[in-house]
Amino acid sequence: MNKTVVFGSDHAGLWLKRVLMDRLSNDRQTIDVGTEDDSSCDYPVYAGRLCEKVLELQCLGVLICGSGLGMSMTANRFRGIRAALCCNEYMARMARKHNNANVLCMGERVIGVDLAGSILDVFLETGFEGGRHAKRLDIIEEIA
Ligand SMILES: O=C(CO)[C@H](O)[C@H](O)[C@H](O)COP(=O)(O)O
Repeated sequence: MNKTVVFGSDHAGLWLKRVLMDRLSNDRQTIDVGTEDDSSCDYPVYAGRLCEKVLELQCLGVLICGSGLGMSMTANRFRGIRAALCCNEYMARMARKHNNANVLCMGERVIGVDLAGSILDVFLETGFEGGRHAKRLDIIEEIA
């Protein structure tokens, strides 16, 4: 998989997105699909841009809004995107190991910056286990 990480946020996730992108900048190539400033904006616009980029590059993405909910709802409308809203490291590990998630969603108004960093690290370091989990993902694809 491409090692680039794509980031997107609305105004409510802008600060955390910037912190996490800075933190990752030595290790990975990053791409920011917006938003660029803290004026009020609509999260589906940025979720859509990010999903298109993740599908084009076949890489992982990170979406941040206030709660993470709107981003995950939007991202999961895109065929080929498996977006996971994670509030702790266990959820991030399982999202990759069992669900092969390719987009991590977090809420800046929900979790602290240190926890968000740890969640991101786990998400990027964990691989998909395959096996029985692959069959289950195929069933999801048939539904969507
Ligand atoms: O999509 C969301 C909620 O499900 C996000 O948390 C948004 O960032 C949030 O709704 C934005 O709220 P605001 O009052 O417009 O800042």
